[in-house]
Formats: sequence, C-alpha cells, structure tokens
Amino acid sequence: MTTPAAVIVDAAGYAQAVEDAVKASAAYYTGGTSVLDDDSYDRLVRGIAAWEADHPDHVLPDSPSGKVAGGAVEGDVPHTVAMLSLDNVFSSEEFTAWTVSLARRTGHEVTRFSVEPKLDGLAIAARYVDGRLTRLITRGDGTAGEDVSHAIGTIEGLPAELTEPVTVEARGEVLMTTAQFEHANEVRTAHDGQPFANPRGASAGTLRAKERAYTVPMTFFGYGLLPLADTEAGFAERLGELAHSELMDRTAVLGVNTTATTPVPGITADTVEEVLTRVREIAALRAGLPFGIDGIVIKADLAADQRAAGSGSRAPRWAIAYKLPAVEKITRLLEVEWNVGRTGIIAPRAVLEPVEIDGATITYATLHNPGDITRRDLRLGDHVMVHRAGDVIPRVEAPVAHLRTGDEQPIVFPEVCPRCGSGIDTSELRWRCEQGRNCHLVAALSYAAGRDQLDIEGLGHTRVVQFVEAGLVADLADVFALTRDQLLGLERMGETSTDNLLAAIVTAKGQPLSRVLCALGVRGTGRSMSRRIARYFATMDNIRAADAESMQKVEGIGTEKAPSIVAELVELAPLIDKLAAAGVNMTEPGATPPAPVPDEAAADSDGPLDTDTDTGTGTGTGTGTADGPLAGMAVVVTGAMTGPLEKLSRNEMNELVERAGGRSSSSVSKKTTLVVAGANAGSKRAKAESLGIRLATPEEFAILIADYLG
Ligand SMILES: NC(=O)c1ccc[n+]([C@@H]2O[C@H](COP(=O)([O-])OP(=O)(O)OC[C@H]3O[C@@H](n4cnc5c(N)ncnc54)[C@H](O)[C@@H]3O)[C@@H](O)[C@H]2O)c1
Ligand SMILES: [Zn+2]
Repeated sequence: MTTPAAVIVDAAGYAQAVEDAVKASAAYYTGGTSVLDDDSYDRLVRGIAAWEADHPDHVLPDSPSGKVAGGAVEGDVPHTVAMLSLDNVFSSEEFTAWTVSLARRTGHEVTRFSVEPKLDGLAIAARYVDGRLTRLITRGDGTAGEDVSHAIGTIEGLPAELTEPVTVEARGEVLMTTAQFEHANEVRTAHDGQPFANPRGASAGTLRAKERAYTVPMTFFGYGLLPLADTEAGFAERLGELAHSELMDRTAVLGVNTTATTPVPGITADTVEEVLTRVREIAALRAGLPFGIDGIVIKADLAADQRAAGSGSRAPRWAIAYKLPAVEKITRLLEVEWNVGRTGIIAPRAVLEPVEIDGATITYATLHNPGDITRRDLRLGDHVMVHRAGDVIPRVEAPVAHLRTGDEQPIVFPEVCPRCGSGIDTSELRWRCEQGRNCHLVAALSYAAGRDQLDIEGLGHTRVVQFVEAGLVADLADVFALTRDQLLGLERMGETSTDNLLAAIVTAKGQPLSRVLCALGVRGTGRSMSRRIARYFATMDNIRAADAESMQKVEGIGTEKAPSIVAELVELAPLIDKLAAAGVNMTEPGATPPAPVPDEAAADSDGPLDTDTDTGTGTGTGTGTADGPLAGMAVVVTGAMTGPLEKLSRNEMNELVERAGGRSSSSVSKKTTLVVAGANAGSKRAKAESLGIRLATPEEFAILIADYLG
C-alpha cells in the first residue's frame, strides 16, 4: 500500500512542491494545522524524491528529503543523542527485505525483535533529574528541539516524580486519546477557539500552546530510555546494555506509561514470521483502539544489534515502521441528512464529497448526534477530516477549520421529526421522535391518508397521532374498521367531525388501485410509479402475481428496483389482504391487464431509473387507455390550473393525463407533444415555445379531456 507519487513535470513544479511540503510540515508539527492529509503529503514527498532522483544536481537545499520532520522545524535545546524519524515499509515483502539488509549490517541474522504499535502523536523527550521531571523537549530537527516544559502537568503517563531518584531521559509519543480529543475540542470551541481536525493535530497544537486560558490533557507512551550527561555512570552503562524490551520494562517500573497498559502492548518476536503475525494482530485491533496508530514499529531488540546496525541522518537502521494504510482523509461536508431509526432515534448523517480511504469510496459518515455537531462546530461546506478504520462506520472527526473561506453555512437542526412530523424529544444526547417506535406508523398513516394517496379528509397528522396513541389503529387497514363509538370516545371528536371522517373513509375505499398502491408506501414507488404499475397490471392480484421479470415491463422499473418492489409487496401481503377484506378497491379503472403470454411486445421497457418526483416522469404503459384523446401523447403540465381544472393538484392532473391515454412527464423535451401551461408558467412554457411544441391553456385542455373529468 504505497501511496503513489505526485507527478512533477519541471523545475518550477519541483520548487513549488518543495515549498508546499515544507509549509505543510511546519504547520503539521508546530500547530497541527496542515492543509494536507498524510496521504496527500506523502504523495507530494514521493513526487519530490522521484524528481530529485532524475535531477540529482538540482536538489534544492530546502528539500524535505532525508530530513527529520522534512527540515521544517527547528529547536534550540540540543538532544544528547539524535531524535530520529523512522524509515517505512508497506508490505511483508518489504519488511522481509529490510531484515535481510539488517542482517548484512549486523553480520548475522537478527533473532530478536521488539514489535510495538506506532503511536500517531508527536515525539517528545522528558528529562528527569534525580527522579523529578524538569524539562520537556520536542524532536525538532532531530539534533535540537524546542522546550515545551510549560506542558508539564498536563500529560498523563509522565509523572512529576519517578519511583526512583534517577537522572534519565524518557522518550516517547504524546498523543490525545479519542476521549481526550473530544474533550479538547469541546473545551476549545467553548472558549471560541477553532476545533482541531484530528487528535494528532490537537496534540501538536496543544503541546506548543502557551498561556491558554484552559488546559486539556494528553497522554504519553514511552518507547525509549537513555542516560543524560549527569546520569550516574554505573546506571548509564547498564541502560546502554539493556535490550529495548528490557528498557521498556524499566520505564514502566519507574512509573512512566508505556504500551504495556494498552490492548496492543509491545512484545518480542524471534522470527520474521512471528513479527508479521503480530503486525496482523495489531492491524486487526487498530479500529477499536482508544488512540490512533499509523503503523507498527519493529526494532532490533538487543543493544548489540542496534549498535552494529547504526543510524543514518534521518532514521536509525535498526528500526523500521511498518506503515498501515491511512485512515483519515480531508474532504468536504456537503449536507447533513436526518434519518429516523426504527425506535424513533433521529440521527444526523454527513453527506460527503466522495473520498477514497483505504480502497473504499466514502460518501457518508456518521455524526452520532446533534450535540456532536455543535461540539465539533461543523458547518456545511467545511473541509472535514474523515476517519474510517476497518469495517467501522466512517465518522467525521472534525472540521479543518483553518481551511474555512467564510462561505460555510450553519447546519440546520430539524424542528419536527423529519419522518412523521411529530415533535422531537431533545432531552437526551440522541434525539428521538416523540412517537418513538410509533413514528413509522404515524408517518405511514399520515402519508396514506394524504391528498395524493387515499385523500381521507379529516385524517391529518394530529388525528393520526390521536388514533395511534389511543391504540385504535396499528396499521392502515385498521382505519377502515374504525367505528362511530370509538371515534366519539376520543377528545375533540364531535358528532359532525366523526360522521364526516367516517364518510371520508368510506369514500377512500373507492380510490383507484394506483392510489391504494401509493398509500402502501412501497420504497421507490411514489405517485407516478404507482400509477404506471397500476395501469400496467390493472388489478392488485396481477401486481402481486408479478415476478421481478414481469415487474420490469413497467416503464422506469429496472433490474435493481423490480426485485425490491416484489419483495416488499410480499412483506405487505397481510396488510393488502386486510385492506381488501375491509372493502378497499383493488382495481384500476379503465385499465386492462396485460395479456397472459409473458413474452409479448411490451417487454422492451428497461427505462431510465425512476426518480419518481412529485410530478413524475411517468409514461402510461397501461394498455387499456391507448385509445383515449391523449393516446400517444407526452404531456407536461406546468403553472397554476384554472377553470374546471382549478382544484386539481399536479398529481391529479397527471392522473387525468394518463386516464385519457397520455403519458405524463415533468420535463419538456423534444419528445413532448403537448404542454398544458397554466397561470405563471415559466421556463417550461418558454422551452416549449422554443421547441415549437403545442401549447394549451387549462381551459382548452379541459375541453380536450372532458370525458375523463370528474
Ligand atoms: N499532513 C501533513 O501535512 C504532514 C506533514 C509532515 C509529515 N506528515 C506525516 O508524518 C509522517 C512522517 O513524519 P515523522 O518523521 O514525524 O514520523 P514517522 O511517522 O514517519 O515516524 C517516526 C516517528 O514515529 C513515532 N513513533 C510512534 N511510535 C513509536 C515507537 N513505538 N517507537 C519509535 N517511534 C515511534 C516517533 O514520534 C517517531 O519520531 C508521515 O506519515 C507524513 O504523512 C504529514
Ligand atoms: Zn417521527
């Protein structure tokens, strides 16, 4: 999994790449605010290296190649022993090859390795004098670092005092655990600071920040222990002889935190195979760890082997980083969707500009809950750091706040349940529809009773909630079983409204099949699709008898949609039976069922994927009305209807078009034959005119289809 290189074509491109890399590196190490994610940075650096390999005489002095921290950071506190970076391998083959070169340097095969997680934080040296923590120094350029002693006391795992009064330097990684990161961003945004994009950036920024009004904790994990100038000679000598694993034990005994306290403690391994097994184990545990790792560090464990292998200017030769694929990428937050779960939990979900992370294209990421959005100070249009490890659902870590342009928009939280329209219980972290588990039922019934479905006047949202809460209805069919006494027993139900409602329910039983089907709320079949299905099959029995193949004969139903419609109808069978038993109409007026022979002409209908918008792009393929006044015509209705058509909704207009043998469509194209243009018809009318398509006023149209009105 080597990141491909950025392509650099000329000297100017090379100079720009060097400048970009140095700038990114400086921001990365000093403030945690790089504009690049690691993958993009690594691509750039590889491109630089490739160009330099071809143009060895034109390497710029600023080039990050071969330097600790890409040469972008400095320091004024000299290190006793250089604090180096690590070389990388990306596969078991590369690792095996590395062990061969290691064997060449040591003069024998290395048979003891230490294997540790590669913690994704910042390297730091903690100096203890007579057991007391006196100084913290960053890695800097490797030879000298920056004094960040002001952070003493804010780093868990680095005690103020060791268990023994020794003078020694502990080296290790400072990072923020996931919990510490969440907390840090919460505190920061509460202080009007910008959130950090990820835990690593948060530790980089926090470590160097002085005189902040608040402190946020970090965690230290030791991976090195070495003598200082004043260390007692005998102790210094003993440390120099200890294997890495023994040094780690010693570090822990002194009271300094090490990976031994984590689910991925450092271990020793005797063979390449054992090392690789451990690499796989750690990789598998990565997604569940409470802190970030970006690889596994393998070291020659024995001091003698380390001495024999030696070090280069950027990295030791006795250790290697086995890098794991990047789990974080920067992309943009386009939208936030609010989805209602089975129990009524209303969960926000981020819609992202698609981004590839570890081989998978990520378009959605979880935002957990509304508080999470507020805590992270996310805005629409933000660049965001997206995290995806293993099979865990991708999550938005935080905005990359320093990339803001000022055009970002606040995320609007819903005020009512986006599914059923009821109130929202916001008392818990996770918001919930007040209808809880009944949310789906309330939404389904409100939808079914709606004007474009069964059109049951008097059965609005409030009534539906009332019936559901009173336990009178558990499904749509129960509506048709409601009795006068039941209704009169409810609050705010007088005699008149009861009788009106019962009458409306009786009327609803006579609605055409297309509306009954639509009322069932089968996924992917809205109004126009329901009409097409109903007109094609003519009866509910025919629809239910259809397999996926015959379902595809309906225009707009393709290979993906057909089986899901068929499956959902099977699930709905008990409800459909119950509705039929209650006397609900199950036929489409004017439609004749398709001929029983399956392979006749109507078969060629694998149309465009149906989007089934309000007006639909429907084409009436029902065979029964092919001889109406609109036979063979593609009709678009636009603008406000007047005259005899005034009261008809757009859906009802489309129904009318199809009853009269035409095909209804929502967009004007060359294929359109007639545009019914009402008052204030805008662009569709203009388009029809420019294409020379026949136009009709609502009144003219009403005359044309007079036989089919009412
Ligand atoms: N996004 C950016 O703009 C940007 C800029 C610069 C660097 N980077 C990233 O930083 C990395 C290169 O930088 P680097 O040299 O700081 O570090 P590195 O990640 O290549 O490896 C060296 C570091 O690993 C750390 N480490 C963690 N666990 C360890 C262990 N058990 N034993 C020893 N060391 C351990 C130490 O801090 C050590 O200095 C690349 O992954 C690069 O993508 C990103
Ligand atoms: Zn709801």
